[in-house]
Amino acid sequence: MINRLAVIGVGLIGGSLALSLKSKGAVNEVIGYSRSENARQEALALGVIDKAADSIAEAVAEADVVFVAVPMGAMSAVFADMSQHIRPEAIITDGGSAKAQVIMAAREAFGDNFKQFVPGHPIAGTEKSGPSAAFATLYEDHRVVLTPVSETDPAATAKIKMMWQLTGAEVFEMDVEHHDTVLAATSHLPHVLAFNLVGMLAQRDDCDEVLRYAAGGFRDFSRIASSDAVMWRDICLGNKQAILDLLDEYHQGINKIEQAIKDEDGDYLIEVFARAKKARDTRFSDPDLIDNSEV
Ligand SMILES: NC(=O)C1=CN([C@@H]2O[C@H](COP(=O)(O)OP(=O)(O)OC[C@H]3O[C@@H](n4cnc5c(N)ncnc54)[C@H](O)[C@@H]3O)[C@@H](O)[C@H]2O)C=CC1
Ligand SMILES: O=C(O)C(=O)Cc1ccc(O)cc1
Repeated sequence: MINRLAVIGVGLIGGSLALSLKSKGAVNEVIGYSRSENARQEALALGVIDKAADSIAEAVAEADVVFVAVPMGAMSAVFADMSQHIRPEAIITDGGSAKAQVIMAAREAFGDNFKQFVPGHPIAGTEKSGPSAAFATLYEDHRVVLTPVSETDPAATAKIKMMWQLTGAEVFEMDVEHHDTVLAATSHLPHVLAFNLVGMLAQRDDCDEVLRYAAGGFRDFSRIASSDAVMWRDICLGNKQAILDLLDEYHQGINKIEQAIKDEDGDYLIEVFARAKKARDTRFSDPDLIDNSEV
């Protein structure tokens, strides 16, 4: 049971945690802070938070648990603003999509209190953002990864694990580097590809005509290009090397496909497409392996 939860960044991710814990009776009071006054007032009006704080200092001052769910590029400034105001026994956690950069920022900001910081990442979300996008069941039957480091207090990790379990999520622990390379492949690269494809088509003079004939496959692939630009800029810059490595591999693959089309090498295309289909139909459809639930 959490007495006071402070949520810094009351958007989709922070707001959904607040709503979920409130719906389970797992928290007495949620105090929220977002940089935008509009977001704070909206979160309050929607009942996502019980109280809106006017500053980060006010939000964290009496909190038992602080959840930071701002775009990754804002994390280090938020941590610095919190560090002098947080209770020494409070536990801090976050929902950032890549972990190494956030951990570095937390280590720098929190000093001796860094042991109280439990890095986390809910592998659940949608392409929508802001307090109105938050919903109580977002994390149900989804995975949450925690990436504690050697300094992290195991008791803090256990408390955050329990908090996420109360939302209905399944919690895993993972090494930081492993998390960042895995998520670059399954989440960050696909978003970059979707932004590029949709942006490319949007610049065409005949864009409306092209989209009129889009089928379900285009809708599926393009949904994530509706995600927030600031959030994805920060993820790309915050997980730079892992994404660059994958882009390099991706270029090599797409170049080979391009060459095969030029050469009319149908056998190569069959080989690549059939291998992907087999993987998608077998391993990628296994619910124990991949989350196929609708967002
Ligand atoms: N959207 C998604 O599907 C997922 C997002 N994440 C991560 O969760 C974090 C939050 O993402 P969302 O909730 O989707 O974003 P969001 O845009 O819905 O909410 C972010 C909130 O942070 C506030 N904010 C921005 N800069 C701030 C600052 N400097 N100080 C205080 N508040 C600030 C905004 O006003 C907004 O209310 C990001 O780090 C993202 O990488 C993790 C999993 C899924
Ligand atoms: O909308 C989708 O399909 C997503 O992929 C949501 C998402 C976005 C960022 C994350 O770090 C985790 C999940």
